[in-house]
Amino acid sequence: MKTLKLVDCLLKDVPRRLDSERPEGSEGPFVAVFSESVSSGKFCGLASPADKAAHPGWIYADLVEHHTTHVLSFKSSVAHALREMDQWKVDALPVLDQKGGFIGLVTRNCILRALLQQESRLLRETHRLNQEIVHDKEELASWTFRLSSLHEASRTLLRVLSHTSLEADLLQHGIEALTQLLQARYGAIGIMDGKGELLSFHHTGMTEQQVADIGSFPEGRGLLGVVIREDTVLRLPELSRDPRSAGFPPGHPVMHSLLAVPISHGGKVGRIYLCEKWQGKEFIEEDELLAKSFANSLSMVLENAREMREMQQAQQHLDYLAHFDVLTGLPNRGLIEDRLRQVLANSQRHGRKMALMFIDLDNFKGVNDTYGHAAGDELLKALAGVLMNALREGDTVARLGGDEFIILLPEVDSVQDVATVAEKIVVAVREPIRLPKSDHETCVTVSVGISMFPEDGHTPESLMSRADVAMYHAKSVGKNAFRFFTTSQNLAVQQRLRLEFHLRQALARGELFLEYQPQIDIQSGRIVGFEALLRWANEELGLVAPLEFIPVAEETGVIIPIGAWVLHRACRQAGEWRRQGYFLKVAVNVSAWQIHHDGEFFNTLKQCLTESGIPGEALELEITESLMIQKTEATLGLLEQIRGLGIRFAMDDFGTGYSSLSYLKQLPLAVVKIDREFICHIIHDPNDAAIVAAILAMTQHLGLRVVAEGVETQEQVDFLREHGCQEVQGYYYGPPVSASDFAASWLNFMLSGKYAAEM
Ligand SMILES: Nc1nc2c(ncn2[C@@H]2O[C@H](COP(=O)(O)O[C@H]3[C@@H](O)[C@H](n4cnc5c(=O)[nH]c(N)nc54)O[C@@H]3COP(=O)(O)O)[C@@H](O)[C@H]2O)c(=O)[nH]1
Repeated sequence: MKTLKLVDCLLKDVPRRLDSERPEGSEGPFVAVFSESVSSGKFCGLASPADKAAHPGWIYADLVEHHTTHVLSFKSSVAHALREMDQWKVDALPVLDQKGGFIGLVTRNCILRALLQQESRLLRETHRLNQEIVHDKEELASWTFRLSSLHEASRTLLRVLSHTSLEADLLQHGIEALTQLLQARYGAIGIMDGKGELLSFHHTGMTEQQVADIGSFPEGRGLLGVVIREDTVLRLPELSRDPRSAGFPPGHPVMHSLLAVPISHGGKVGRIYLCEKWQGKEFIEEDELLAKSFANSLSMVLENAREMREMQQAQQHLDYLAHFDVLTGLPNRGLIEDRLRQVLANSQRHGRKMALMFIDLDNFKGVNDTYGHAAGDELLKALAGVLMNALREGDTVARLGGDEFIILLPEVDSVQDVATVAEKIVVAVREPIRLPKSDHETCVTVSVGISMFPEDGHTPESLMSRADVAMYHAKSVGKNAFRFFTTSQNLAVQQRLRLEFHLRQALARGELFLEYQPQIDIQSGRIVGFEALLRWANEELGLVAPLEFIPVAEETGVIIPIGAWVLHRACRQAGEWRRQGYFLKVAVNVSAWQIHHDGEFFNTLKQCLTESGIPGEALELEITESLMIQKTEATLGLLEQIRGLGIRFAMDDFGTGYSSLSYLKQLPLAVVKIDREFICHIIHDPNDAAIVAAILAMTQHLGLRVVAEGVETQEQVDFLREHGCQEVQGYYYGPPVSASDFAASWLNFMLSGKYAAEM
């Protein structure tokens, strides 16, 4: 407010008179006196009421002349004027301009009034300013709060960004934060592609039902559809008055105020829209600014997320290219070498075998030349699939380049296992391969070279190069084959293949036969039964030991027909001898494979009993612990069913393997056969003697019968008899022999009553 000036305090309407005039009776308090003219004449002085009262007959010239008239300059301050009045002891003073012209009169009262007026103006102004300050303070507090909320919301977005690069999460968090920040009831973000197709729609405050009612975008209903489609800022105080608001579906949330701002997002367009500000308020310009600022933050965050995603994808793609073959999608040389190193380290640590196969297509060039490179590529892809299908989980197939592949078998038990896989691959590749894109069908073969750890090398390099050498060997013997690096391995595999080949025909060719070995009750010295043992005599291979051919029969599945044949044959023999009056039980070895995989096993047994006429009690099936590896409810159920026929089970080779006592409880066993490995040492090895004595004591308590196998000496017989063993089998009494020899040796004894025991 400006300072009070003298001119602001002038007394209005001071009468002006010529010096030649005479005052009239009741004329006003002070009179300004001029010579010549009252408007433009010279100011002569001020005539006061006291002057006029003291000299009633005087004219104005006399009145102003008889005392000094003090004057004030128009520049004087109010304070100066008051001081002058005090000094001259007057209540009024004229005010003159710089040329001495009369401007007006100033009195103490005038000054006082002017001062009072100014004070009251000042008070009013101060009050107004106070109110403004309070309002501004409130505004400031509100904006500080909203800015910190904006800041917090942006920070939340960044936090979300650090945990997820998922655009959907970011958009959802974004719209929730902004809706809260701008105190709106409903909020939504729609993102569209360049063609105006809505890519995503995130909302808050609305139910899914409401969203469904709104309908699909961008055609969507009402103003929301408009907002989503148009790239404009829209701020409406009363939505219902806007012509564009028509078309909201029934059930749409009530909306009055609306604020919509565009949001740019990686070349796509999007809209943020907020409706229904709290407490029926409208969105103000500052809300719009906040929304735009927030939209910018959100755009940046989304942009960041997109860049991060693209970088990750690029990185993943680079990683993929570094480790995988683009054509087939198989691991490449780098990755397989890495994996080979790991597998080798593992195999070394755990003392396990592993195998590496080097595979080369035999006639790839021909395919390329005949059908073109596109067909060649198709073939390589198809081949990758064939190889993968031939392998187990845990094995790795990789493409080295061209038509070369590598297969890594990290855990193998034997050369034979590896040969089986190699054979499977050679056979699988030989099948015609269809190339749909090139519309061809082609037949190819592969040559496979195999190196094994530890036999052929301890480093990835040595194993690779030896598998490579072996592969050339496979090529040199006519391709379409596999070869091991080591000759002995190749020989072993060839022998095995030869054995397998002949074994498959052994039954049909009548090369199989049984031998029988007696089982003796050593307490009474009488023969109680016999074990039927399978024999195979082949023209080319000679007499093949069961331990050699039975595992092959099991691996190839041939054990099922062979096992059935043994059962029929042994039971028939027992039946024949029974009919001749020799009531002996017959023990037959049964492979776990038969029990697990021969769906006809139970029926075969029933048939054998019926055909031979022997009771189930006369048949004993010798099983081994290996049966328990695949123990299932079904297996145990089958054993119980078999036991229901009267047939008994004997646990063969007891003492080897795990000899888990729990097996004795779980299986429906009647007999335990102590393995000959223990029996042969019982006289000289106190440990074996103790083990056998313990087995005998334990089985007696469990109510199981015991047969000691491989008894060869009188001392062994004595030891076993002393320790309560009931039955023995072994060369001491007699080796396995043909049926006729058995009859000649044993059945005659029975007739003489020496060894006979009736069942
Ligand atoms: N699944 C089938 N397995 C069968 C069948 N036939 C035999 N086998 C299994 O082959 C294993 C070896 O049998 P084999 O070579 O016949 O040996 C048996 C006897 O000859 C031998 N034996 C007997 N007495 C003595 C002896 O005093 N000393 C000694 N060194 N060997 C002796 O022991 C074998 C008896 O076998 P088992 O009682 O079954 O353990 C053999 O383990 C059979 O499992 C078949 O048809 N199916």
